[in-house]
Amino acid sequence: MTIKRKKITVVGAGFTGATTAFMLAQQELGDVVLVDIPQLESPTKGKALDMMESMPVQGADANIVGTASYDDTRGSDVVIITAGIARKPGMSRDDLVNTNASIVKSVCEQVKQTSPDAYVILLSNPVDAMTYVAYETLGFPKHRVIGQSGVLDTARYCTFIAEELNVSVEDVRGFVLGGHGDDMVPLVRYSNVGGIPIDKLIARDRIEAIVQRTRTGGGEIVGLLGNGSAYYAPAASLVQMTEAILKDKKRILPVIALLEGEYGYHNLFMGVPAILGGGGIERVFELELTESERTALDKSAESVRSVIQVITG
Ligand SMILES: NC(=O)c1ccc[n+]([C@@H]2O[C@H](COP(=O)([O-])OP(=O)(O)OC[C@H]3O[C@@H](n4cnc5c(N)ncnc54)[C@H](O)[C@@H]3O)[C@@H](O)[C@H]2O)c1
Ligand SMILES: O=C(O)C[C@H](O)C(=O)O
Repeated sequence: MTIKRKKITVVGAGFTGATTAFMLAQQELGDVVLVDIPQLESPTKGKALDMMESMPVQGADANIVGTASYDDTRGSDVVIITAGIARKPGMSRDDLVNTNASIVKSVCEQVKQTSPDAYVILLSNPVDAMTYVAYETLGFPKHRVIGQSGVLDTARYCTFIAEELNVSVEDVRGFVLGGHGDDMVPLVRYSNVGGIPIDKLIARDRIEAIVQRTRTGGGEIVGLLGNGSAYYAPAASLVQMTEAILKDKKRILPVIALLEGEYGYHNLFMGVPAILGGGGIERVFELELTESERTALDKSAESVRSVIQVITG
């Protein structure tokens, strides 16, 4: 019996795409095809070859190909879309909507033809709206079209909690609901450190500061970098989601999913906790919310809807 390696395509060979491709290969999750526009074909090939040449040093077996042709991506198991422009200081993610909607649409038209059975993970911003654009363009079932925001937002939230208490990040649990914007909803009530609720360990005003820093975590990095946005933590988040699918791990992760009645929302892509496994989004968990959590989630949902309206008119 021949065991074939999984094939993972990463569209967009910029900061997030290249970092993701490298991490996927390091973890031997499959062979990686890195795609960018024809004008950048040579540097894309160069990045892929450079990564490949690090594999003997790292002791990892994975092919990495750089290309501008979707022929090379044919039959991918997972396609990760990072193509698009990133924001600069002073911009919001929503300012990217028109440019990135047309890029994501054109990418998905290719993916639909070349990898009709793939699980597709969206990163391009504003990511809730871009996941909607991808779903509409691909025509794939909803469990195969997944947006990345919550793994990253939760990672930031957990980083700040661990820092506050000077404890291992491994013992911090929590998650962030809602859209990937400044009104996302870190759920304090469902957050704990080694099983101890965080409000037993951290003063109210400090928790509020952590929640606020999480909400603006992307902007904090944009401000520090000066020209571009975060890529290490976003890439790590994409890799965790890809691993959950390819290894059928059935991880419970916050992902952007199509909501059709869950949490009372219809026809809306937004971040919710779900089981991510070999069947993609296998189940969305609906949590009971307090009145203030519900108000915050409604506000976040409204922001996502207003961005989608810019595209749909
Ligand atoms: N959802 C999240 O949590 C999250 C996190 C980080 C970044 N992002 C978003 O991801 C996107 C990429 O960020 P980045 O830092 O990698 O940007 P980047 O500018 O470094 O890379 C983007 C790449 O996409 C390529 N591209 C543009 N049009 C393309 C097309 N039609 N086909 C193939 N490739 C194309 C560009 O040539 C470029 O190489 C941005 O929109 C950013 O806001 C989202
Ligand atoms: O903030 C951005 O523009 C990029 C990304 O969405 C992030 O949260 O880091």
